[in-house]
Amino acid sequence: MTAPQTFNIVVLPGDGVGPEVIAAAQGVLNTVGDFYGHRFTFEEHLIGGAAIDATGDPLPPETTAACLASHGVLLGAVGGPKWDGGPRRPEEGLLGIRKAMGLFANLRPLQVSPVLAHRSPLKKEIVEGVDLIVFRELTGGVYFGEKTRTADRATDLCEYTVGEIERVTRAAFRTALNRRGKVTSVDKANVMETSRLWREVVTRIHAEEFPQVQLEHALVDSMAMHLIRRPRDYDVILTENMFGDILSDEISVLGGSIGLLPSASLGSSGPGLFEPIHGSAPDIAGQDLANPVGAILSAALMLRHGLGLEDEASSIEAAVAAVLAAGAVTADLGGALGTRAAGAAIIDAIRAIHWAAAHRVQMHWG
Ligand SMILES: NC(=O)c1ccc[n+]([C@@H]2O[C@H](COP(=O)([O-])OP(=O)(O)OC[C@H]3O[C@@H](n4cnc5c(N)ncnc54)[C@H](O)[C@@H]3O)[C@@H](O)[C@H]2O)c1
Ligand SMILES: CC(C)[C@H](C(=O)O)[C@@H](O)C(=O)O
Ligand SMILES: [Mg+2]
Repeated sequence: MTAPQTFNIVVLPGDGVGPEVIAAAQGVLNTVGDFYGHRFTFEEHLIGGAAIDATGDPLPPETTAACLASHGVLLGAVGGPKWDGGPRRPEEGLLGIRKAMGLFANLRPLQVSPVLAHRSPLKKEIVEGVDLIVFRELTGGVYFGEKTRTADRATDLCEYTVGEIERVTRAAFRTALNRRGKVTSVDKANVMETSRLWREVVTRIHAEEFPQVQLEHALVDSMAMHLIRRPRDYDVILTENMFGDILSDEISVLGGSIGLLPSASLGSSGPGLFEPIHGSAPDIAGQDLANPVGAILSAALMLRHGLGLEDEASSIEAAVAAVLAAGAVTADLGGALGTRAAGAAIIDAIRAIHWAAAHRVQMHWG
């Protein structure tokens, strides 16, 4: 257990369901802090549509400065129809903060327990036991290439440098060494020049630095199919920015809901940014319907990858697993709980797990 510390966390609730799920994650962090003696101070800043409304800028300079000076950043979501067609887009704020913080590796893990397999729209025997992690390159590719627009023509440049590919590739291989030792690199090398460079670099880094890891290459179109047909075959999935965005939403279906998936965005130094993979969900925003688990598990990833608090992170994950097993879930998973009640159930589970540990009692859930 780590000695008690104080951590300055920047929270960027953003838009739509963002503030709802971030409130739940803050409640969980406060509870974990109480048990382990840590203090989390939360400094709230504007991003996305909320920032456009208040300042005209989706990423005000104060937000960037606060994030860079923090121990970690917890983000809800940005975007929504309110800002469609406007002069500034909320998503610019998200892309801007990722770039400004140098967050080139976006980790999106998914484990499908028997309980989640039961709730998945896919067959239980296909998804039960899935344990994979997507390494999505986050600050390059078509997202950040030059864009042009005339009345009858638009372009988005897709660009990657060797250095950009190397750093995320190394991060993925290092993670594979501590898992099942397999990396699947996903590209579109039959069509795209950036993908051919991607494949060459990944192949070289593998041969020179990580020959003990099993490497396979896959084309993104058939990979989208394999992920639904035989997802248990995959361990670490390494891919570029846009393919990773699309495949990770697809993968979320294996576990039953996009509301479950967390992510960690990391650079080579400095604080990380932690956010659920889902968006602002305008269709359910403001109704206490959003699943807070993705945001709460993102807080756990912040404790593990950002603050070095492994026991504390594991205690959140154990509580989430217990609550899912007990069926205390939101409507997206077929349950009756609202966002606040689902967050409160996870807080209760953390308390129960600590009480049981203190009294050496075995807990039985479900
Ligand atoms: N990281 C981010 O901030 C982020 C990510 C994705 C999309 N967006 C933005 O969000 C807006 C809406 O995008 P979208 O509708 O394509 O994707 P979305 O992820 O917001 O929603 C897709 C579907 O999943 C559901 N959903 C999402 N999160 C949920 C949760 N926590 N619990 C239960 N159900 C949930 C929604 O209700 C919706 O039906 C867009 O403006 C988009 O740019 C932001
Ligand atoms: C909102 C959008 C810019 C963002 C992305 O494409 O990276 C989102 O879809 C995500 O997955 O975080
Ligand atoms: Mg996305």
